[in-house]
Amino acid sequence: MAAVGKTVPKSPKPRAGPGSLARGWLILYNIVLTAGWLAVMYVYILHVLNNSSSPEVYSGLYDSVEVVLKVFQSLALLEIVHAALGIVPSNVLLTAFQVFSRVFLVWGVMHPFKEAQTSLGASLCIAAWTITEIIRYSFYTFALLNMKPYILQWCRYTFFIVLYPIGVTGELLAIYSSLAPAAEQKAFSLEMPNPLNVSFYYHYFLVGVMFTYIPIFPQLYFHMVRQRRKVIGGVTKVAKKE
Ligand SMILES: CCCCCCCCCCCCC[C@@H](O)CC(=O)SCCNC(=O)CCNC(=O)[C@H](O)C(C)(C)COP(=O)(O)OP(=O)(O)OC[C@H]1O[C@@H](n2cnc3c(N)ncnc32)[C@H](O)[C@@H]1OP(=O)(O)O
Repeated sequence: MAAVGKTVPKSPKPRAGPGSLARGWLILYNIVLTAGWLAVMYVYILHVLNNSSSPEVYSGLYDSVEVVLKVFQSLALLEIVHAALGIVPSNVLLTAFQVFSRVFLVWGVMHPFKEAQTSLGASLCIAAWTITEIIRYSFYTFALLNMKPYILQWCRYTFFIVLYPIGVTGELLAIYSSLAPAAEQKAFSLEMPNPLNVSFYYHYFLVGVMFTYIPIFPQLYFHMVRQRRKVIGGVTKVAKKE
């Protein structure tokens, strides 16, 4: 019996998993997304192999992956819905930043501007996203089936250390490549005079988006560092396991 006045240490409450309908949906969603990103990787590798002799092998890469990339990156919007509905315990705000930044890159930067499509930045971030997502969605699928292959778990919580900086560099380079064409074409811009009496310049908006990476990216990165510590331990613990 617990002594009066003494605090009994509480054991952490086990988190309830998704219900069976949600679990079935998530398994389907993760399998489809894993397959989709594997398709992006297949097309990416094929493009590189077929153009390896060209000095600008990356410049036609977007054209090759465009359709599959658009479909499967857009489907990631459902992750925000999953988190908001509470069927996965992900942080809604971080997930929204993560997903919106990429969907914006695909639809608001690469889709309208050829210069972004043919930039080195596009091929860098597409490569980083592809590797990350194949590992992430396949890891989630296994986890839902009550299996957590250590190698996948390790990759999920380790590769981000290099893939995040590569992805962010690629994204910022791609946005940077779109600034000049956006300004020249006055794309999606609104000039005065107009009935609303407001002006909007898309290239300035793009510069603003680039600046948002300064406060937001470290939050995502260090969130993953904390997750890594929680799930597979720090550097020493990992070294012992190996
Ligand atoms: C016009 C608007 C523009 C706005 C622009 C704003 C710009 C801001 C800058 C943003 C920079 C982003 C750069 C980025 O795009 C570059 C790259 O991504 S490069 C590639 C490297 N990237 C990564 O490695 C991504 C790493 N991050 C994540 O993976 C996380 O998902 C994160 C988004 C950080 C959210 O983490 P959180 O811990 O909250 O969630 P988890 O994903 O770890 O999941 C938590 C638990 O939920 C379970 N879960 C989640 N999803 C599923 C699912 N689909 N199916 C099943 N289960 C799921 C998961 O298993 C966890 O459960 P448990 O804790 O029990 O293990």
